[in-house]
Amino acid sequence: MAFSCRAVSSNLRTLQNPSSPQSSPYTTLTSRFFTVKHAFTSLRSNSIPQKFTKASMAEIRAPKNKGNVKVFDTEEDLAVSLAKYTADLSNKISQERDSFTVVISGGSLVKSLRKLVEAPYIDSVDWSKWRVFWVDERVVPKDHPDSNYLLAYTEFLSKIPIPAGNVYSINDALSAEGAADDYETCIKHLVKTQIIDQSKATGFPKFDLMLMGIGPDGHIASLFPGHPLVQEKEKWVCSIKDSPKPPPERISFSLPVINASANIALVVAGAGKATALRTALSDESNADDVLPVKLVAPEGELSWFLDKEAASKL
Ligand SMILES: O=C1O[C@H](COP(=O)(O)O)[C@@H](O)[C@H](O)[C@H]1O
Repeated sequence: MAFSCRAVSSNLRTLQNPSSPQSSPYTTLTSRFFTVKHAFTSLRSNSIPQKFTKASMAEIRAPKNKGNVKVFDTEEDLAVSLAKYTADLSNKISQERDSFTVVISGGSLVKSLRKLVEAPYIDSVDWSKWRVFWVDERVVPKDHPDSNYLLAYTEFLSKIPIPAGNVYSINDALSAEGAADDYETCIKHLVKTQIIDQSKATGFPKFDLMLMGIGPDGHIASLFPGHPLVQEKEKWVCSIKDSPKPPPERISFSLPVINASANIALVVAGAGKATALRTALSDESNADDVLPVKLVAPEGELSWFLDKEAASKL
């Protein structure tokens, strides 16, 4: 079987590195949609038991099937908690299986992974088990500033001792259609060889963890509101040539692949995402123009990591 998506070893070796908001107590959190389950005051309060001082966080009960929603006082607190969540899952799955399959998006998510490459996780995580994939990629050379691979390499992959052959980037020498087909072939091979799990319910690849951001318009991966790609039911990896957000040519996992996941973490920070987040987490539905992020419903667990600006309209 001919495919080329694993050809990243040389890139990993040769790529060059390119070149807090004020906190407020969460006891004041009000929400039209949620019940606050736990509310902790600021990190700086001496009266808080130490076990809660790692991150200032409110856990709120989301509507049915919307998963577990955590709201953090700051993006820094969010990053601390995201690192622990990811490392805990990595440790659990690495003990059970030979591989821990992790899918990442591009964008702001990547910076929110920064605590994972620091102590204690840099030493405690078994990075040799990690297999890294992209939920979407821009069809540009790997050293192009728009490349999701370049961003991940610069901020994350270059800082962890992951075997180069466990990083599955797209073949940037191909067209968008060619790169999508190639990536799908690669993933099919990894499912066949049991490196990636497979959903018994749907037959789609079942990744252990997808770490994704969302766009201010409610897009996830390269699935944009109103675009026909959101309706894809058969393909595992699709191509798009008219992305409303530049660059126009991209590849993306389809929604059924995203929703076959064992765990999805949606990471959302900043006031610019507050409106999309409100729509995503509300029970209201507008059948004509459903936001892609609202369609995220994994077979496994869904977790939301929000900062208070992103959660400001909930
Ligand atoms: O274009 C993209 O945008 C989304 C969101 O990016 P963000 O910077 O607003 O967080 C990202 O998740 C996706 O991977 C990327 O290709």
